[in-house]
Amino acid sequence: MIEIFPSLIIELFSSVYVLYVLLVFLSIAYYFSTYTLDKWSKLNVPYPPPLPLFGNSMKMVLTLEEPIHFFSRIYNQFSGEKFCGFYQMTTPFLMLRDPELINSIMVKDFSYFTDHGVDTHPSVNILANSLFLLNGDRWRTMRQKLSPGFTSGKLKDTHEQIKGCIEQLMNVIDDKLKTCDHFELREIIANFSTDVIGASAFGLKLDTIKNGNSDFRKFGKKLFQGNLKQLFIQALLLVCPKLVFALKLKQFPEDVSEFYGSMFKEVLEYRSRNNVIRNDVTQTLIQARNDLVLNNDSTSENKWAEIDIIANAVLMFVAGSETVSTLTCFCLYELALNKEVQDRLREEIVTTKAKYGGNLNNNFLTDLRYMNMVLEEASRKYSITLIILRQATKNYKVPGQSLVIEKGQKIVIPILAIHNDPKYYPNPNTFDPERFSAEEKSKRLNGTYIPFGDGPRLCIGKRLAELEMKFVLTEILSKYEILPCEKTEIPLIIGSPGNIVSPKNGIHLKFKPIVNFNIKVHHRMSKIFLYTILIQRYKSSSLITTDNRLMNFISLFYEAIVLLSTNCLSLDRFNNRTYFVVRNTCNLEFCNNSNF
Ligand code: HEM
Repeated sequence: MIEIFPSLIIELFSSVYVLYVLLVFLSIAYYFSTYTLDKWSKLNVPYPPPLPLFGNSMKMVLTLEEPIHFFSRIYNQFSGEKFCGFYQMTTPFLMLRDPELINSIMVKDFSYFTDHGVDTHPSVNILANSLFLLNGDRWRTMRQKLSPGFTSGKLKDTHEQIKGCIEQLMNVIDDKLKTCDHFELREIIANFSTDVIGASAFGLKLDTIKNGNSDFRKFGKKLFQGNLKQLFIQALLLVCPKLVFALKLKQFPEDVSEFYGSMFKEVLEYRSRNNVIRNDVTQTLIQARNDLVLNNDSTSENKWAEIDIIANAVLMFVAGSETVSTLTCFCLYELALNKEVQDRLREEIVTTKAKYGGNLNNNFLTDLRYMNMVLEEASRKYSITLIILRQATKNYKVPGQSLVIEKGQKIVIPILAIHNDPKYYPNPNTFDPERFSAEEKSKRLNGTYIPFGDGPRLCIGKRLAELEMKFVLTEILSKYEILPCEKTEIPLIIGSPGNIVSPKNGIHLKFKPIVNFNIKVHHRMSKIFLYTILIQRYKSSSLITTDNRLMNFISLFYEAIVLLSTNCLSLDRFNNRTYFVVRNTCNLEFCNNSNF
């Protein structure tokens, strides 16, 4: 008994000790996972009840809920409120719901909200010193340096490069159509826009479309896909960013950062070394490098390094490829499902092309008014970037409210949810470009349409994106009729990997080549005669012979009727003129815009 007693005491003591350590540990863990979670109740801001550590984002962090549903859920939960609070992990975010307040924060009172407020550091994120993530004066300096690369004058010089990539895209589509009349579009268009940004911004010929892939595309995909490790680091950044920086946990897969870093370093060095001067984004970056890195003798606070310029090259590349290709695909999807919109858009393209004698210049692009409406409606319905971020840089009293937004407060503007709110856009699921007619636009509240952001931080690549999309839609719609096929998902299931809104299972569409014949038809007999010739010319290589002309005429006339009844041939009227439209079938040889 005497011998057992001390060992019992020791055991008891040690288990009490363990219990004590455990209790202390749990209390500290509980404190750190909850100490921020009373912010919204203290400020009397409505919010969904949070869980320790996870806040309101547990399902999203565990990948059980897409970000797209997370932000819409919170937005819809507080209808009627001007703003609401929520917690992503332990970080409190203020969500803006009121268009007037959104407009004040993005435009009128921008000086209080100059930052995006994303916690990061160059040791963990190659993009940390890129324009998107820069704050305050450093952002302002870099924006001033990079903006000249995106003026309409500079963008004019990208037309030929974009057209070159479109030509390759058309070849790939034609090749695909030799084996099947439908295919998955997203991959092809993403390859295309990878080549466009490579060519137009960096003078690189990547040939992603031709070869079906390239390292630029491969790593680009990897960047937006993310994996469990990246998701964990993302969550940890919201709880304890300093730990992520101390442990140097990389936000993107290391091979991705290394690839882009070394590629763009090489491009910039090659251009500088060989004195290659072109009127493009790279030239702007080289100028920024000269001004900020090489010829800068300012204080260490204002010092810039080579890596900062590379960060911006990488940003331009990643921001300019995935966004544009995804929106183009959404647009083609809606055009396939809305035949009358597609026909009207094609009519505009044909007449505007004729007006400018086939010269697709800046004036041609500006005149595509209905195209603008279509693109605006697609940008509304599928707001590619899902949310916009801001951070308060000074205390800000919300006009007409008791709330003071404290310095450092992170803010979310849920653009997809606002663009799909029936209060601003009745029947939001309906694709209706008329919402963007001049009359409708003049009635719209500021802050309810912001697919590219607004104010001084407006997307720097907006014009380049619009230019590219207009060119590619012009070419595709001039040559093909886009239709849904058996594999087309209706309604489309969308997700938001890497916070980019995108179709979850790709977009499958049918492409029917079109041949336009600009012939004015005067009377019925010539109509019949022309039918026969057209069919004969485009169905097989044989032509009507002189011997059995009448026989041929009669048989072809019947054939024309068959083709008409199967919708292979039709008459369309544009600008009070009648045009034949022969829709090619798979066994017809495709002919490009023949003037018969
Ligand atoms: C459909 C295509 C695109 C969409 C929907 C889009 C959307 C956006 C949005 C919503 C922002 C945030 C604006 C804000 O905070 O107010 C942004 C910023 C930015 N975008 Fe785009 N973008 C697109 C294409 C491009 C392209 C082609 C480039 C460049 C080549 C680009 C480069 C940037 C950059 C650098 C920023 C950061 C600007 C800054 O913070 O000063 N984007 N974009």
